[in-house]
Amino acid sequence: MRITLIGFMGSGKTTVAKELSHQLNLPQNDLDTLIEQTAGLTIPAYFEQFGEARFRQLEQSVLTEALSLEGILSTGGGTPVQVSNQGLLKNQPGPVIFLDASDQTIASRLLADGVTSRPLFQQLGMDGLLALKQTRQPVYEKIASEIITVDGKQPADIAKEIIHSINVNI
Ligand SMILES: Nc1ncnc2c1ncn2[C@@H]1O[C@H](COP(=O)(O)OP(=O)(O)OP(=O)(O)O)[C@@H](O)[C@H]1O
Ligand SMILES: O=C(O)C1=C[C@@H](O)[C@@H](O)[C@H](O)C1
Ligand SMILES: [Mg+2]
Repeated sequence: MRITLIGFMGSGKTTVAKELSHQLNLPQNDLDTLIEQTAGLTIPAYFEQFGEARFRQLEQSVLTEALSLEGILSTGGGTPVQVSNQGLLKNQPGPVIFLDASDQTIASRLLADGVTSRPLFQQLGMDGLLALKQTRQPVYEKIASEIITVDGKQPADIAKEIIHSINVNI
């Protein structure tokens, strides 16, 4: 089986995917990590060298391959924005879980992580990022088969809630 996690930067996709992988004993793949392995560059370095448009092309081709892998797939925050990716995500049989976080949760987590790992945070600043979050919200909601709010919850509890919501037997 495959469970795909979507949501804004800092909503906890990578963190919760690790928990789900542990609790379900399934492999975990992270799209950003797969992109970095394919490119041989970190995502900030890729943005710096090739720009966002090229990043989105690479993201789409790596997503296409990743959707044939079994297990838990954490996507990048912008993965569902391209219309072609929306089709890829919707036309695969597994559940697509939207991790929905408030602006306050995202802001405090991204500030704690720092700007260096997220090029769009570097480019847009916090106000710009939260404006981007607002424009993406309907896209995440449209693509999701389940919506899980994450504010104030521990990753292990979020993973349990996801497992319960999709009726997986463990
Ligand atoms: N439920 C949680 N409670 C507290 N902190 C969390 C939780 N989930 C994630 N975090 C922390 O928030 C930060 C962002 O988490 P993570 O990298 O998993 O987000 P992401 O959705 O994968 O972001 P991106 O789209 O940039 O890849 C990390 O520092 C992580 O440790
Ligand atoms: O929200 C976004 O557009 C991004 C999120 C990250 O996961 C990375 O995929 C990259 O930094 C772009
Ligand atoms: Mg991530």
